[in-house]
Amino acid sequence: MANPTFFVIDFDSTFTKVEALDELAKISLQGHPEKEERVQRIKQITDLGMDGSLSVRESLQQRIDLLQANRQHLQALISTLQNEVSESFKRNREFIQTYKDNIYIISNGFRDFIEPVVTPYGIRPDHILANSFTFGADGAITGFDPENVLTGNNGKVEQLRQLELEGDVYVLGDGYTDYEIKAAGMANKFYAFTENVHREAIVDKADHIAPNLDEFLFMHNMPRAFSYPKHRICVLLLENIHPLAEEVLRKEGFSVKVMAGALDEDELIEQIRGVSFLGIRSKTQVTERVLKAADRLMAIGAFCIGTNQIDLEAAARRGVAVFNAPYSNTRSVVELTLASLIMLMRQIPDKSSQMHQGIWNKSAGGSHEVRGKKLGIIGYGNIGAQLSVVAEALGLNVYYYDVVEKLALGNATKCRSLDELLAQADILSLHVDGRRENNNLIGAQEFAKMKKGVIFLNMSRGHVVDIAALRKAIEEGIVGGAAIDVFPYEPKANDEEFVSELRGLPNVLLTPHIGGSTLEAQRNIGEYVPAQITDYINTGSTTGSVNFPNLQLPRLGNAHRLIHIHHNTPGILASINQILASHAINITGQYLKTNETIGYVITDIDKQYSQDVVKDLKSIGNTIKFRVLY
Ligand SMILES: NC(=O)c1ccc[n+]([C@@H]2O[C@H](COP(=O)([O-])OP(=O)(O)OC[C@H]3O[C@@H](n4cnc5c(N)ncnc54)[C@H](O)[C@@H]3O)[C@@H](O)[C@H]2O)c1
Ligand SMILES: O=C(O)CC[C@@H](O)C(=O)O
Repeated sequence: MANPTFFVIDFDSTFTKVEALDELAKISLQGHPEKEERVQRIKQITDLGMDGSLSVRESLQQRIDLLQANRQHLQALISTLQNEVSESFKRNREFIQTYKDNIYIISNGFRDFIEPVVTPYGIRPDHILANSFTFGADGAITGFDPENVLTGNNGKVEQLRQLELEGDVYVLGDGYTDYEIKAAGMANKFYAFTENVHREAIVDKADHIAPNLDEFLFMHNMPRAFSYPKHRICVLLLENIHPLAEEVLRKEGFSVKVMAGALDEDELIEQIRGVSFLGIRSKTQVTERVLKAADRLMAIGAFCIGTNQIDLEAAARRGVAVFNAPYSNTRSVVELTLASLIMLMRQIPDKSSQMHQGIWNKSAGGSHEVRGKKLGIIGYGNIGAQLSVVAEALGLNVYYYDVVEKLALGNATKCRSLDELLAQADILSLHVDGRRENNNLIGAQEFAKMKKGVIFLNMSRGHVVDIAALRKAIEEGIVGGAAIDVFPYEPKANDEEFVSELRGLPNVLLTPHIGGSTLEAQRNIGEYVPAQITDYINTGSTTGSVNFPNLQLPRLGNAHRLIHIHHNTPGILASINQILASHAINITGQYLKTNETIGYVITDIDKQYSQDVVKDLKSIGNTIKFRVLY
């Protein structure tokens, strides 16, 4: 930096998360009959002082009178404040220690509690600009030093004037008195610090908003805990994803935007710009066009099992990792499948709608137990296999067919072909994945091979069944009952009409793609996918990604992590290492994994590196994406 730069940092609600005198009130008024009223009053007075409606001196004296605090209370307050240091200050000790000669803590509060909180972080005691309490003989706080410049109006401005700092001055704070320093011409810039409180009146006056210290340090390119401030990472969550996901991602520090329904391709193209992480469920189609428009996209989270709605290959080619929740709703689908097949075997859809019309039709005609019947499972993956186990417990005889070799669970019988399964099952349940080749897997030819009166269920993907053929099979009595949860076209949101040839058919249960929609499953997914995404963003780990080579990485120690994603061509690792060697950089750990599309190289290096290395690494041929973590 050409000019010396000074950083003037507020204490209450900036260095710490709280207002110290509010905290002192909670301690000193413990058990006081007027505690609630007084605490409220103290808070009001604090706010009046903060937004400039009350003078500092008045605000202080009024609060001290209401507090009735003493030295013991002060000790308790210090312990509280030590636990309430703002998160971004906690993680950026390195900045404080490096710049300790240039940092001042300024406060209209009191050195008595500020010093024990800030000095362990490296703040110099002589750089604490604050008032001091006065005490009575019994240890009670009676007032403050009236001579201290900070008790006057414009106290912080006067204090700065007296310091006569020669250089650039940046003020970071949440209150009006902090802004006053800049307004009086004593600072170059005022940054409204909003990590703990967001005061509209102050934010409006600020040169910049600093949602945390990370942003401030990023803007000034100074030593910091995060290479890139997390609030600059935008997350877009669509399709009614469980609110827990938003909560987890916000807590992690990301900026999150939530939308209720799905978006069509053009709408998504408009929304995706600037988004680093997209969260969807089964309806939003992430096509090559969408990915092309996604200028900052790092990862996509499918908050469900299926990922056929995403062009996985195109995402990989663009260095976008895709994650899903492969097990979180498995049980929910199994339960709905079993419930549906029992309902269908008893003709319940018709019986129930007759009852709603006032028709009492008590008869056993067409009703059967499921015990001893042959259940045919097409697709013996996570859901198919779990269905197999639970169905056997109900007395069903399980048969299954899968395109890959799958070990039979319990007493299940493996079929060598789909036809073999179709020919013998009393009940057929589809649990294949949504790959393109499964389009119309079950059509007229397949229905013709089924036993007459078969119960047919599809809880997998809509395009897997030819709906017109299914309708015909139901009308002709080949299919005696059907439960369909997924459709080739599904409404984008709940206010769109569901249109289907299957409406109005006998003994047909139609459900709006809710196989996995239980509160338990959605909550699990809402927790699981954000955890994968944050792990990927924070450490580069790709465990569980469905289109990236899977690498589980250790947390970063005292090192920088270089993450290099490239088209899978020979020689990239050698190029990376040549560049690092030519810059005399010491590698402390290196991991490489490839798949057919991309290569993923993680290199941990010693702390020191120059920006030239980054430039060189980015310019290696076939590089898709490169980022540095620290
Ligand atoms: N209705 C819902 O709400 C809901 C909820 C969760 C999952 N799903 C869907 O259920 C399906 C199964 O989920 P999963 O977690 O068990 O998936 P999975 O990947 O674990 O299992 C799918 C199995 O199907 C097999 N398969 C693929 N094509 C096949 C074919 N043509 N013939 C026979 N076997 C074939 C695969 O080899 C695999 O074993 C997926 O389509 C998923 O998207 C729907
Ligand atoms: O919740 C959804 O939209 C999809 C549920 C299900 O089809 C899945 O793939 O997990």
